[in-house]
Amino acid sequence: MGLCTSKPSTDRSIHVSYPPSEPPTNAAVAVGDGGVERPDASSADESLTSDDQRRKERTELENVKKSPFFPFYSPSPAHYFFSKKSPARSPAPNAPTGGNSTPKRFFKRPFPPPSPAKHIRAVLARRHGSVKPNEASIPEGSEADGMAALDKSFGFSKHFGNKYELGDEVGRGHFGYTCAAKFKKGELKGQQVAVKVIPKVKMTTAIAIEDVRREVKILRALTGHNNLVQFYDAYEDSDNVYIVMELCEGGELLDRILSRGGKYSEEDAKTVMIQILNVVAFCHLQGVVHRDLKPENFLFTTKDENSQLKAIDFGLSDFVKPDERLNDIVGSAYYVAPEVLHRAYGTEADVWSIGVIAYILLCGSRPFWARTESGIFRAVLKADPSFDEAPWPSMSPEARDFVKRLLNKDPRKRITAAQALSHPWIKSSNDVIKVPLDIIVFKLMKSYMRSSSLRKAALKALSKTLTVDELFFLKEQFALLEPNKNGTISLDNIKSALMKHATDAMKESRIPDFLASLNALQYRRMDFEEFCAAALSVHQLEALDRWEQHARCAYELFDKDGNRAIMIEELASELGLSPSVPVHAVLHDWIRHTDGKLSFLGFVKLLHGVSSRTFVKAQ
Ligand SMILES: Nc1ncnc2c1ncn2[C@@H]1O[C@H](COP(=O)(O)OP(=O)(O)OP(=O)(O)O)[C@@H](O)[C@H]1O
Ligand SMILES: [Ca+2]
Ligand SMILES: [Ca+2]
Repeated sequence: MGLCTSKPSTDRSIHVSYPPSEPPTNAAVAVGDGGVERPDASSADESLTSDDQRRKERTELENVKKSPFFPFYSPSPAHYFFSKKSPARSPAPNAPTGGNSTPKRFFKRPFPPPSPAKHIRAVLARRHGSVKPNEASIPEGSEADGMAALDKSFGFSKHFGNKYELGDEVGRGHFGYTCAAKFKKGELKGQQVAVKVIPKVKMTTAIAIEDVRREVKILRALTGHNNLVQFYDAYEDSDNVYIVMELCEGGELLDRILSRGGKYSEEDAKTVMIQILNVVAFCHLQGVVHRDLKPENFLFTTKDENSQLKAIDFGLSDFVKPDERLNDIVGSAYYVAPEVLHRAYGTEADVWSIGVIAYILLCGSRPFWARTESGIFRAVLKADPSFDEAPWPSMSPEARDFVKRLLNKDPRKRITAAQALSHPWIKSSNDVIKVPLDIIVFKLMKSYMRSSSLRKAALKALSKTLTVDELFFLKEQFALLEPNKNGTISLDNIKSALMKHATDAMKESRIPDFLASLNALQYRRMDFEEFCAAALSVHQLEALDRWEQHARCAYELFDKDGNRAIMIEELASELGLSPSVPVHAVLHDWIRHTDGKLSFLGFVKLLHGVSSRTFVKAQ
């Protein structure tokens, strides 16, 4: 765990690639010096990505101008040397003089350095190339050489200069800088905007160009959420791409956390969390995963204490279909979810990052702390964050439960952003909370619709054991789907509820296609009782301390109502086991010897049945 008391000198994301033979899963802690500020803009690189072409291109790029270090990471003395020697970025017009626009600050190191592991240094060297200080400068002409082959035309409007007058730099990132700007003429003359300027000379790979194209596409598609920076337009000329958006004048969330000495009261943390969860739930419903959620990527609109928070920087975001898993290792080390490191993830990865932000907001420390990137990864994969040290014991049990449920290492057990908004800790806030529609409901309904009547009966029994808190989310979702309040929902209701919230992003992430899997609902309606059975997540319930109790209680209900004599072969097929598996030996325990009905073990297996079958099919 690392105490979060200061901010490194710049804010940006990096892309680190891992050869398939070297997933970071086995990463160990490497030696590091600690206590030094974040590397400067030209050398640091904090977001990660895989994918063959991407890997190749990025590795080449990284060898030339990136270091393996992440934000918040305390670089070794060698790296410090390296970053001081790094070439300065080309300054923005009107950039404040005196080097970096963000002052350098320092992190305290609360724990002794972890033990060195030489082989990890070797892995890092292989991954990033052995960068000597003087290799940090980009060789003259190297970018220009590669540029000839790359198509850097985006089809954006060409008249940025006619319309806007660039003002002072307000922020800086890995690929570009952000300036305030004003409309030159027309009705909006004098009105301020923010312009993220991305120099084309920095787009040295096809992937980098594609990232900019996608950033604009996503910003353009995701419109209409109060907690999302408003996009106005994108322009280009031969030198730059210009992303014009609303100007947020209140600074980054990270700065506010730091100015409060790292800690927020529970009530203040809730206000921040509600806004983050709302915008992320919105993105997820649209089929967009942000992939770089961290306090630097949330800005306040004004300097006011109660200012609205806006999500920015969709530079690493992507569209994800409801059933799809992404495999790029992308993100920022302290915030990266375990399944991202395992290269199979979806929108749940963003929720993990929100969990890290929540942990930092509430206690001022990072939940997964090490002095190297690989050490952080190992902590993310293996370590449980501490809730024993101050101030956690004095916090409400709901706050601890909330953070734990966001930081569940199993993405299937982790709650979603919309579910987090119905968590008792958030519900107890003074703010008014509207729980948004959650795509997980449709995913679970799809699995339910494909289940046998035996499994449906098991799920129904389980749904009867839900507590008031657990039912709250389902009630809210049902209400969103049931406009006529007649107690039942149809496929049309689901379609229109989705369309009501649709943006252009939904088409890209194929959410309408996904609805076809609920076609069975075309011929009938579903009441709330059945909806609870259909939309509950067995995995999420399993994560609860009281799961055993839930399951026992559900089994008793099922035994009374739905249990019946069952053949081992039937159970095998129910669970999607291939006939070639010697099922008798395995399944024997799952059938009650006295009457041939399902045993408790068999019942629990059955509850998971369809998901394991889908999993087997997907392999
Ligand atoms: N709309 C805005 N209003 C005010 N400042 C902004 C705005 N958008 C971005 N900034 C500032 O510019 C910084 C860099 O922007 P952004 O994070 O989008 O760039 P980036 O190059 O993608 O960065 P990274 O290196 O994190 O990937 C932000 O951290 C913020 O301080
Ligand atoms: Ca950023
Ligand atoms: Ca970015």
